[in-house]
Amino acid sequence: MLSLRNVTVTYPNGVVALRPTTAVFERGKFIVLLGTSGAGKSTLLRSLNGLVRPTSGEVCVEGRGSIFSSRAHLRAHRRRTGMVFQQHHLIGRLSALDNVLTGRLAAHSVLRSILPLPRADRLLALEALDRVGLADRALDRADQLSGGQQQRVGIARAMAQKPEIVLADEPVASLDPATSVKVLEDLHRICREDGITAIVSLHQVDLARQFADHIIGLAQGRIAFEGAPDQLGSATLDHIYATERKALAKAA
Ligand SMILES: Nc1ncnc2c1ncn2[C@@H]1O[C@H](COP(=O)(O)OP(=O)(O)OP(=O)(O)O)[C@@H](O)[C@H]1O
Repeated sequence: MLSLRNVTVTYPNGVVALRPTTAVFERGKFIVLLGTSGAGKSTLLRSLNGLVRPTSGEVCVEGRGSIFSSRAHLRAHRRRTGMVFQQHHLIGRLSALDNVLTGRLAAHSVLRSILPLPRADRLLALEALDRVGLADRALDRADQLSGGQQQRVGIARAMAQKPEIVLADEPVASLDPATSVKVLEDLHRICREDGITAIVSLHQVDLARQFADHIIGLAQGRIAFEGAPDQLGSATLDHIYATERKALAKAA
């Protein structure tokens, strides 16, 4: 179980991205963060693996305490936490397999990772590609794959890390609706099968309803809703998306 305790984030330019936020992310659940652009979803996600350092408050793992208690602790937490990004962050000229193998680098010492990775790592990477239906494209260059396939490689790379937690920051924002569903189905199935806790930010309410065990709605750096998908009513959605509606109305 991962938790935020009274976490706030103020960026150096003075923007308050997260106001005092307390939340618990239950082990093995698929948790979706909803909210308009600028609501604080990325900031919250990134504070969960220390890519953003909270200005105050704690990020804790059950039985292990604060992820910031020491450098070694933070490194170990990051090894156990896979990330999936909106723009995949793949290296286009490398094969799908080599991109997935980069997910294994953190498991080795810096010195060891300069050498070719062991056969066991290659097998693990191939298995990760197989789980997203791309074993037959393993040797293709990443930039020759479609957007949906590239995002699957991104998922396979996170899975090759053998994570306990996966943080996915708008993983389907650049994909068409049908591909978005298929990519989320893969992510959801693998997390379920492996008991991985997934925390996924999305813009699409229908996808959140379809996949989430638990939804957290953010508005202006605060949690505006927390609950099961069937508790997310239209009044709550109005509240979460009020800022965006106001901005659209102003622009019209
Ligand atoms: N590195 C940064 N430095 C300064 N301000 C930032 C930084 N990153 C984000 N912000 C600001 O913090 C607020 C929250 O941003 P954040 O990216 O967390 O929101 P979001 O909900 O993920 O938005 P989006 O859906 O557009 O990605 C915004 O006002 C944003 O401009």
